[in-house]
Amino acid sequence: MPSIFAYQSSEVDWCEPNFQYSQLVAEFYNTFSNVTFLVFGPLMTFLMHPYIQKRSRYIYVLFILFTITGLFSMYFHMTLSFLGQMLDEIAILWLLASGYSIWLPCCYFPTFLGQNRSWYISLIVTITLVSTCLSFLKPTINAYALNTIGLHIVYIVVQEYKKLRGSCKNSTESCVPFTQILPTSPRGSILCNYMTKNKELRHLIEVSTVIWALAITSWISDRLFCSFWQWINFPYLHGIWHVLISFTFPYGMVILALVDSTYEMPDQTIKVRYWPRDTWPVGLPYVELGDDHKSC
Ligand SMILES: CCCCCCCC/C=C\CCCCCCCC(=O)N[C@@H](CO)[C@H](O)/C=C/CCCCCCCCCCCCC
Ligand SMILES: [Ca+2]
Ligand SMILES: [Zn+2]
Repeated sequence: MPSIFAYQSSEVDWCEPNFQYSQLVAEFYNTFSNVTFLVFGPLMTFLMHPYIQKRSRYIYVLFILFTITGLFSMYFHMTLSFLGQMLDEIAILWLLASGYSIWLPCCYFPTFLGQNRSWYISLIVTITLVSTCLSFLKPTINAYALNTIGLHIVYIVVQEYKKLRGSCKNSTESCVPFTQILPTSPRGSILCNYMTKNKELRHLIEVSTVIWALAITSWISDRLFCSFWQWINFPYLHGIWHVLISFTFPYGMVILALVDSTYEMPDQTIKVRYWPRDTWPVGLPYVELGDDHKSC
């Protein structure tokens, strides 16, 4: 039985041919396409620093785990080792678990927990510990299980999008739709902030859902139709997945921060900005705290 450190000791191998450019790097493009994780993680930490200081320092954990995931993914594609595979998948699992713990609005909690976030976090930690142990039983299904969790995140985001679209209708739902939490204060500027925020939020959700759909299509295509991609001499779809899925992270963080601010920071003005320039057609979204009750 090969060592868990040994090159190609993982049962998983991606479509890109191995050792094409170097004896040290098994999958060259799949390894170096993770560089976006190493850039976006620290950059987002810097850009969102004032927001994180105000909201919760636990959010730093998410950005650190995101960067670590990129490092482990690089190690995995460089070696295709069993250790690399497990580190990559377990880091993703804990990244998603931290995201759920911090961001999931209370209305999505299982009913038996009520609205108690401490109980909910204990449940998430327990499930994640058990899943970490289970992931060693059948490692080939881990990535599919992680993508199923990804599908659930998209489901939540789509639910929030529907609430934004249905903002004119009255609702009797126990989970109050985002745009129905209209301010009771007479200050028109707050209403103005809500409307600007909702428009931004809809745009972010639309863009991120398209990016995620392209990413998951690339991931599945690489897994299922490898012979076709090799036949047309383009076995690089998994590298494209890395770049696209790393873009969903800043989008996901900003979407969840905006949704969360309605519940947790209702009086705080939050602005969506894009790095490097708001005016450029492509950019990384982040949130900036504005002056409270500032008009738009
Ligand atoms: C309310 C919950 C909030 C949770 C927020 C968390 C947001 C996380 C966003 C992105 C994380 C991306 C991590 C990707 C790691 C890629 C490493 C990799 O490629 N590993 C592969 C092997 O090299 C492995 O096969 C991949 C496994 C599947 C990973 C599944 C990740 C799901 C990401 C879901 C993102 C949803 C965004 C929704 C936006 C509308
Ligand atoms: Ca390969
Ligand atoms: Zn990968």
